[in-house]
Amino acid sequence: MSEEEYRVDGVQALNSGAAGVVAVNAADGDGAVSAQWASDLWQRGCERLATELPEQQFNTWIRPLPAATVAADSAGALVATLKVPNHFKRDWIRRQYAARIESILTDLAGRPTRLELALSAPARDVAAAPASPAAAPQQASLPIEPSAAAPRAAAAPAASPIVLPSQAPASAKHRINPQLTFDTLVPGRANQMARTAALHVAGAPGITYNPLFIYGGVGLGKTHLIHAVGNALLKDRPDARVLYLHAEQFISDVVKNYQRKTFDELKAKYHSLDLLLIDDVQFFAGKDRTQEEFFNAFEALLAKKAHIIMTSDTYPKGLVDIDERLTSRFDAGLTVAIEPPELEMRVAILIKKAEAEGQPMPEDVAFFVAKNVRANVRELEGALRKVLAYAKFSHKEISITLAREALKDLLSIQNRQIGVENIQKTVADFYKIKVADMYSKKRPASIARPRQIAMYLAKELTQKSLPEIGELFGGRDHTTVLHAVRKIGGERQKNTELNQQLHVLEQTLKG
Ligand SMILES: Nc1ncnc2c1ncn2[C@@H]1O[C@H](COP(=O)(O)OP(=O)(O)OP(=O)(O)O)[C@@H](O)[C@H]1O
Repeated sequence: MSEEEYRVDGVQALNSGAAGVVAVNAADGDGAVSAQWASDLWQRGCERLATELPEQQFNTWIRPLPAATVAADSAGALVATLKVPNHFKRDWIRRQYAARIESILTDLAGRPTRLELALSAPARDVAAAPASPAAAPQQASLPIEPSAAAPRAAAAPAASPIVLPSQAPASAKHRINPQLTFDTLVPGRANQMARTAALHVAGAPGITYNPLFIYGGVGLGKTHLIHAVGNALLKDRPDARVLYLHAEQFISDVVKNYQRKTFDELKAKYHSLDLLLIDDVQFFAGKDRTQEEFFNAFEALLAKKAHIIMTSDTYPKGLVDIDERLTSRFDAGLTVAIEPPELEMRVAILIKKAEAEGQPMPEDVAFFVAKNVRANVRELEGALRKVLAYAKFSHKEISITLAREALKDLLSIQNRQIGVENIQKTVADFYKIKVADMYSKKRPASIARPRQIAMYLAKELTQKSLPEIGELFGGRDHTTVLHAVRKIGGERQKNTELNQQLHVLEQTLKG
């Protein structure tokens, strides 16, 4: 990310180096835009996009985004900056929607409008400390949001009276949630490597796999796993200096110490640890000063054989706007992925969590829920909460009928949205081929493979039979569909990149 946003006196000022973008204020002279106008522009742009895009695409990719900030550059053109939560979404939106968004905004604004996509670093963006104290003096007075210091897990609002372990408060000193242990983490193929490595580190910290870098999609158990290491070490050595923190908290610490000119305190706090557990390091993107301080802490900890475990939404080389000297060090120990859990693991998670809540879930109900909720474990927990709460309040036994009733909304959304045509269009967009190629007889791998992926998803996500799917793919034989389903399903188990692509496609299709 080349640009950093600074909030100065309530006015968004976009500092974009070469583009020469200037601060924008309603009271500025010609060419300036007011914050209200900018927000309306984005709102109107979204309304138009909503009429053009399929509903589930709009709901998945556009609706969750915060409003773009709009600034005028020195040539009078507009620059709309949109914050996106991770590099994958950024690339996807750039490839799929950026051109259309630019053209809609240009049309609505009545002047050329360029779209910039920036990785979000939430409201704590203000914590982006400059590379050197002299570089940006206005940073010294930036406000810091107190919430930046609150652990995310603890800050998450409970969706129902049933409180699952990750929502329990963490210990203030270590910020380790005592309930996120290896015992409460269900093992499975999806987390096998990561769990084994984490157990190893917990047993002998500072020796091998240092640093340990764990990556994977949202809600798959990365945070849980690193808390488990912290808990295990503290059990063995209660005096060990362990600290869990989200990357945003480190950013916030850097800014605070920058303001107070107390970098020695920062060093004392981090450099003396035995185990540093740091979540979501992709949030360091574009934060030069934070990266510098993290680099220092990293080197100091490794030199004294303290252990570092990091998590991220992508592997080290996939991190954007993070200095290569850091990403290459991230990769120097062991890098492991956590994958979306397969059906049996989802069932095991449901059964274990229901048991822990004192409301055992019969296996057939767990299968029913797990088959219908596949995105990630956090969503699985959400579905579980609904079913348990429904049973509790209606004083009924947990059964498939009850689960179907409790998850009515979720199931109806799925049934309504996923059709083979939808799958063909989404997959074709993703792999940049024509939808017509889904039905064509063309055989080059660049077309045949996406077609096989679409067939696989059609079998996974719809109730259609193999012959019906074959028919919808240009009258192909059911054995061709079966071959595709087996091939992609088999490869998915071994090929992390394919698995992640399928995961994203599934999430897009489910909306
Ligand atoms: N294998 C598992 N067994 C039991 N619970 C799990 C497992 N994996 C994830 N969970 C639970 O799912 C929820 C989400 O997990 P967690 O917060 O660790 O995900 P994450 O990968 O860190 O997500 P994010 O990237 O969004 O921070 C937590 O409540 C966690 O306890």
